[in-house]
Amino acid sequence: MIELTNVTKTYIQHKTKFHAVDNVTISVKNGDIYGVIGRSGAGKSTLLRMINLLEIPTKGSVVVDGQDLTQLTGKQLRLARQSIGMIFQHFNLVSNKTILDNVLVALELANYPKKERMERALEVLRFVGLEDHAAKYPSQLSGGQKQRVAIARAIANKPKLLLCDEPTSSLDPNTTREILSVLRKINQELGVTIVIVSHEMDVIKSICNLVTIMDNGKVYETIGLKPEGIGDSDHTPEWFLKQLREDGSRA
Ligand SMILES: Nc1ncnc2c1ncn2[C@@H]1O[C@H](COP(=O)(O)OP(=O)(O)OP(=O)(O)O)[C@@H](O)[C@H]1O
Repeated sequence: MIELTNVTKTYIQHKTKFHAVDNVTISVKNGDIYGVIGRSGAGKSTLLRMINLLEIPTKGSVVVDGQDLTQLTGKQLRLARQSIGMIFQHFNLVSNKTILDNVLVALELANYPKKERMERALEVLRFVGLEDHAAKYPSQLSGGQKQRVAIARAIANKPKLLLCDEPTSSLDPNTTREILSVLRKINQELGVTIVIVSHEMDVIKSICNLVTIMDNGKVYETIGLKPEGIGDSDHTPEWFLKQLREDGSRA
């Protein structure tokens, strides 16, 4: 599904060339949940953003579903991007629009058939468990709920691929598990291939079947994994108390 071949992204920093991503080759198959992990500055986000050409590679090719995105015209690229959704650490919702309108705008931009937009928007909000919040504004939601809106918006146009840039890094552990469950459901029930960048080991180990470790812009290693699973979400005070006691409270 995705073949990045000898991809390099070079920036000029302090008048010298700097390779944020340096000659990387990776291959993501249909149905994968593919993780990219590594220290801050390793080049993870830059690599991810080259998959939909949000960053244009300085060198190398980006083939998604048989199409080399680096060779497309602007119009062709806009079309190809319609089958690639993306979510971000800080959600990137439109603050002066309701939850429903955030999703409707995405459908409008994707030229989704006008008559079917409302039904589709409500369907994806239901899928992420937020249909009751459709009339609210982003500021009225928790971080986890905002990320679920962002996910609903990203999958509204039925993409084949979902790119996730540190999707749980602003969230607490329980909310992280909820978001990971939604991502896994999207992969399993909708057949969407997922690439997820994270510096959180637990996140990568819980849902990914293949992981690339990046360092200094290069691939250090790519390994197959058996996903460990997400574990239960628990928001009860009893759970917090138990965790604190296990971690060495004096009480
Ligand atoms: N637009 C840019 N101009 C110049 N340098 C950049 C630009 N974008 C990223 N970089 C540099 O490229 C390197 C890789 O950045 P990138 O954001 O891909 O790393 P990362 O692994 O995702 O890090 P983090 O986990 O902190 O987000 C960093 O050193 C960063 O400073």
